[in-house]
Amino acid sequence: MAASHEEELLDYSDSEDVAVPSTDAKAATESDDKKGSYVGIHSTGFRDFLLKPELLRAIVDCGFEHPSEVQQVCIPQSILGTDVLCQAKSGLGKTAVFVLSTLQQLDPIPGEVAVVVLCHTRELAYQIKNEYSRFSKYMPDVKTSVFYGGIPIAQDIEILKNKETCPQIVVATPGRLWALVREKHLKLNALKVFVLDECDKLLETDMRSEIQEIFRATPRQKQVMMFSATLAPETRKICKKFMQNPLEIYVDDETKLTLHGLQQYYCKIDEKQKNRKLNDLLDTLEFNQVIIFVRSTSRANELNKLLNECNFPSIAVHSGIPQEERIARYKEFKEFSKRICVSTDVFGRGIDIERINLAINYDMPADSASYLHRVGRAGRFGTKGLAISFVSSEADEEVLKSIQERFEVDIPEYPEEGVDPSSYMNA
Ligand SMILES: Nc1ncnc2c1ncn2[C@@H]1O[C@H](COP(=O)(O)OP(=O)(O)OP(=O)(O)O)[C@@H](O)[C@H]1O
Repeated sequence: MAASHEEELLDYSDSEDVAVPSTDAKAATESDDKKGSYVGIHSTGFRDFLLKPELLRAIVDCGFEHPSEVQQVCIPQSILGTDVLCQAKSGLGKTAVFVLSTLQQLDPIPGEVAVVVLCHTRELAYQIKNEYSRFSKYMPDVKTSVFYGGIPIAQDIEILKNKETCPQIVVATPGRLWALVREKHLKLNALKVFVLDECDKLLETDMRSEIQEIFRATPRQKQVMMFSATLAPETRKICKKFMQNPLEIYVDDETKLTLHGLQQYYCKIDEKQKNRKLNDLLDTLEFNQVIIFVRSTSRANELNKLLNECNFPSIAVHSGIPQEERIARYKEFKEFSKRICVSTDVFGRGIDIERINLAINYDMPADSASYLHRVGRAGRFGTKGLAISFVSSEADEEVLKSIQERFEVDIPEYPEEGVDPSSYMNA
């Protein structure tokens, strides 16, 4: 029990990324990113990967018709057990790469944890667990559990100590997983695959030391896979220290990481004008769901309160909210019960909400990597979207400049007359 104490205090999800430009070559060619447009370009189907029939059935049920480019390139390699370091644009299906390839390779043994997936926020862990549930629906012997801080560790220990409930696949955040491993509630001596999603975020922050400790508790012989949309050269070096002769797959090079279907603008505005501008935008723009990013938990609370007072029913998500409530709000937003979400960087990466087609940076992010991940919450899987960033200080202008340089993208000022909804609304 003592083990849980320290990690309960840790929540990295409101902190920022560190961005460093990268120049590595890409492993595959560009594709047209429109949803469903993979047919003409790639002849490969999921069947060609020779996956287990029960996996193929689940893939059909999930409505996946054709593998995306990152899936085409990575799945055939990953299912052979090769270590994989993969960078590919936001929203184009990196999750299914490791979910499908780990399920394909898994031979479930009761009481033995064979796969560990680590990610940086609790909501992302929860989301990935649900992806495992979707894809393993015809694999009755496969059990997946999710472990993260902010809830009593006793319930995780209970699941692990019973052979009937002990999962073969564990999705977790590093603090809670390390607590479980350190106190010997979770044994990793039979581990076959170790996955880091959003690996740059995991390895560039304090979470790295916990990941190293967890890694030391695993057998030498295992597959390691790491994924992110942003992988600076320095980070790649760190990632490779955990791997043996990894296959490095950079589907999109640095300058091509922005999403084709996403229109991006900025508004030059005083801090004091932000609320009025936001109000106007929410009034005039058409959107399915919108995510509004702010820089701190207190600003998230204040803005959320204000929006509700102005008859914009929104929810706020940040690390200051009790964990169960956080997951409840994630579900509410994902299930479309709420259309407006104010968030810190807790939802800045990985979170996949299909109907978000508008992302607003009420506060500009601290760096270009954070920007790329944040705006990638809109326009997922080749759909259209709109991103608007409020620029109110010299520091914001610097960040805007660095984004345009790093990703070779022109971000114009938001036009006074607004933008044509057909350019960012999906038909
Ligand atoms: N082959 C496919 N066909 C149809 N939809 C897909 C396919 N692959 C993935 N998707 C869907 O695309 C969405 C985005 O996928 P995912 O969340 O894995 O992206 P990602 O690459 O991990 O993005 P990020 O870098 O933002 O975390 C999900 O809703 C997923 O279900």
